[in-house]
Amino acid sequence: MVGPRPAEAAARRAVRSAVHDLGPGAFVLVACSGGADSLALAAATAFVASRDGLRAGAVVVDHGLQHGSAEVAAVAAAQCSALGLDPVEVRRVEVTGAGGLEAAARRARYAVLDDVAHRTGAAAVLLGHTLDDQAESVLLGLARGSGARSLAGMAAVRGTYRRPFLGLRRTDTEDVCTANGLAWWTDPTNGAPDVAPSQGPVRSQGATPVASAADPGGPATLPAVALPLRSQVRARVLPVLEDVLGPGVAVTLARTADLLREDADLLDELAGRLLDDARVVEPADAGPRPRVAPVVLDTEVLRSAPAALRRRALRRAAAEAGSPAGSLFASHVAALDAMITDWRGQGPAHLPGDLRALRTRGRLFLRPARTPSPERTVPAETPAEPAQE
Ligand SMILES: Nc1ncnc2c1ncn2[C@@H]1O[C@H](COP(=O)(O)OP(=O)(O)OP(=O)(O)O)[C@@H](O)[C@H]1O
Repeated sequence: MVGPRPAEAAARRAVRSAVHDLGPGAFVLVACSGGADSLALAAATAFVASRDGLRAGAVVVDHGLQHGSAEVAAVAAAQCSALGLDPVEVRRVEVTGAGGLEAAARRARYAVLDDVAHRTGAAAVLLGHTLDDQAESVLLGLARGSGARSLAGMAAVRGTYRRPFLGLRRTDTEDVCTANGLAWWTDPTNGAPDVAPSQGPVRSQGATPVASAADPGGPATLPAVALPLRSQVRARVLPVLEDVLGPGVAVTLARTADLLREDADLLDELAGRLLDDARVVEPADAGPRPRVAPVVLDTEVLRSAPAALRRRALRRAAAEAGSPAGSLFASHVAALDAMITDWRGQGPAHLPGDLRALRTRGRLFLRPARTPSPERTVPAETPAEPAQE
């Protein structure tokens, strides 16, 4: 009897190791787009579940953003069912909201995944991100200039989410699909060469496209610059890097992510402790309770801490006070930091989320801009702070 191909064996090993801690009969959910990565994940998970006494289902999210997306979702769901996953759910979402289409689609997708996981009692939700996706994340983080955490890429485990394939290449997942006779969907916005996005879904492995053209006149191929940023990194940047630096560059970028994740985890933990040490608990005042409690910090505790921890602690403090996730730029953190390390009596710093940071009498107050000035809430006996320290 012929054994599994190396890629298939590696995929099964990866899934087995990602779910090894789950008890017998546990339910795992595969998030399947119909692309090669998540179809391979569905196949490997179905195999492992049947051997290891787990139950496995799938959820396919139809973002409704491309012509024929409902059919793509229906085909993916049928493939998951044929692999033995049960139940398999297709959910159509409304992609709206701030931050661009990609971010809105991601938000809607994870909301559905959370919801289905909750409802089905899934012990884990498996995602098909590969080493190539990880390398792209590192490059995007590098270009954003936003520090070790964003260079650390995606974690293998985050809450109920698990990414068994972070050690596999995209070519491996395509191999797995081929070995299982699975025709996968190629997202035209991923930058596949010679694919016209409005021509509807494209299936690899010789399968017939499942939808007709949105524009029967035959649209031109999407120019690379019109692709989402991640797709441009995939289609244009990584090939150049591999050409110049060698074919192992994706592997070394992914290794960079692994190393930096360990560092970032440690720094985050230490910064959390610093924030706890610096936190001043204010006596409750008589007025109406603010929507988000102000964060009050002892500037001296922060000043004596290393910059790497202090800046992280300030970033966390701003988030805690109400700055929306992802809205805080390096310049905001630098302004906060200057109020600690370069105090010249400067005025308040304005932060995203309509927050204001104000220093007075050895304390840094982070609070909504429209709350009363902290001077009135600081006990009178607190010694006045000189403008220069
Ligand atoms: N529409 C969707 N429905 C369900 N899960 C999805 C959907 N889109 C993405 N996912 C999950 O998120 C993972 C990452 O998706 P993304 O589109 O970023 O990468 P990808 O490399 O193109 O993956 P794939 O080849 O599986 O589409 C997928 O492997 C899958 O597990």
